[in-house]
Amino acid sequence: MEKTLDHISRYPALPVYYNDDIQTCTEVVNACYHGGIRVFEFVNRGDKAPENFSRLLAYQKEHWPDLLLGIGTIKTAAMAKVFIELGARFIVSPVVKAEIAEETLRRGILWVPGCMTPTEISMAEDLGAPLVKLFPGDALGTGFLKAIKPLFPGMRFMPTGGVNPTSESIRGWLDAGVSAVGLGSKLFAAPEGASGYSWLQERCRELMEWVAGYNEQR
Ligand SMILES: O=C[C@H](O)COP(=O)(O)O
Repeated sequence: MEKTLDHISRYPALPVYYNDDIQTCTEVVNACYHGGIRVFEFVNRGDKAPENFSRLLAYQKEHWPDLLLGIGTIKTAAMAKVFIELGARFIVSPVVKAEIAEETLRRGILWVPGCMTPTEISMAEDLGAPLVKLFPGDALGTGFLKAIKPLFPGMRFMPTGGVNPTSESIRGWLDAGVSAVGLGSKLFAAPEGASGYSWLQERCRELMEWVAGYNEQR
């Protein structure tokens, strides 16, 4: 689990994505990977999620060898079990739930529960989560993080939900002390008239080059 946490800290921009269509999923992950993304959260938000996740994992072995592929929107232990058995490297939940903590942590899989209050963060900490998803990140903001961070000196944070994929926005979060940010709809908003995913690869490339420079200066 330490290795997973280290990899996330080294590549702290995580795309968060779902599509029913496996061809689209593959093209999207591929564009992100070639743009420098090395951690990707596919989300359990449709009937095709297990099948598509499994196909992405099969493709990953050959084409994206150093990509850490995890699954989000896991609300029950049973769901966590399904995706861990398929090969998920980490599990993200919108909620804090003991049964998911038990299922993931006993198998040595990183569990990242969603929290929006100090009470929830404290519950997640008691259940053994080393990293929490601050959700919705954009609504809570860096001011919230700065206020609550001293209460949880051992905890790592990953704001997700409405987070802007610009270097200014991510600098604000990293300077405030987060381990990573989750990037959903704003990362995937295509420019007008775009076709294919070269714009996404370029957006990720700019972002990850900026992140590498930021990491070097730390
Ligand atoms: O749980 C994660 C969200 O779906 C990602 O949120 P977003 O699309 O607002 O960035």
